[in-house]
Amino acid sequence: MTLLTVNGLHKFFGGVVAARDVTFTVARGEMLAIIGPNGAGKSTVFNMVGGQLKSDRGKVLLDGHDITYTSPQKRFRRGVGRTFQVAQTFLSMSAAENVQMALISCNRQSNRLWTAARERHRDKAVELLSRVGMAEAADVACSALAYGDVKRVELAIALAGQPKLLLMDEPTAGMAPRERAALMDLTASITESQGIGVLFTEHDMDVVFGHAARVLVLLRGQIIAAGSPDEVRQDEQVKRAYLGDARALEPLRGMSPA
Ligand SMILES: Nc1ncnc2c1ncn2[C@@H]1O[C@H](COP(=O)(O)OP(=O)(O)OP(=O)(O)O)[C@@H](O)[C@H]1O
Repeated sequence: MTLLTVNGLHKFFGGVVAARDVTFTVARGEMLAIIGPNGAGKSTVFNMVGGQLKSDRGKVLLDGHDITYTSPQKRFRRGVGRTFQVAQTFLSMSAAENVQMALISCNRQSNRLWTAARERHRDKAVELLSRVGMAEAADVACSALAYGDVKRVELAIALAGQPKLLLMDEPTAGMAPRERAALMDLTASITESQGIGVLFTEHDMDVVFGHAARVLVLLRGQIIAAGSPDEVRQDEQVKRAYLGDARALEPLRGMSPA
């Protein structure tokens, strides 16, 4: 069932066409990767879906509702969650406190009363942390956690907003290869079981071909291919787009694509 519909998005920066007639859908529980060489338009499309960037033309629909002109805050409240390339946690606060802050914010409660609110949403926060395998680190400051664990906490923070659609900007950037696969496996199992659609950008082709159900390839602002990881990897236009970096499309030995 379609969750996100992106229809004919255009974005121009002066003479540069950053996105041209970009059209695609994301279904509930589906993980869709957007890839493309540097400057292809990935961030532009991503930010137009998140609402950080206004499109010059086209429409974005979430669950059938037109959100093209909706602010990022309102999109968030309608169910568009987001994680960032660099984890956005408060390092001096514990994992649980970070998730509690997100829950307080999602419930539109003031965090001026933070001292008094230390116990607010505590149980829910620990439950969210347990979903990402981090319940035992609930009281550990994020500054003391390994980076892969901070990314798990960030996933719990994103889930606190009860997203329908999760936008993940280079989710595994800065992580070791084994941690990357673990984070993406975790993301896939949670989002699939909860029917959350995921749209992610990623430079690591093992992550893309190992975890995306479908892949969208951008080149100079246009979609040049879309399909299963295997279909996209075999596409001649895609191979040409990555020419000079052809091995970027090869899976690591021993890793099978989804
Ligand atoms: N704010 C801006 N002002 C002017 N040009 C921009 C702006 N943002 C992006 N561009 C241009 O639009 C095109 C697409 O950029 P975009 O950042 O979306 O690509 P990308 O695929 O995310 O690249 P990368 O992989 O390097 O992050 C590029 O030519 C870029 O220089």
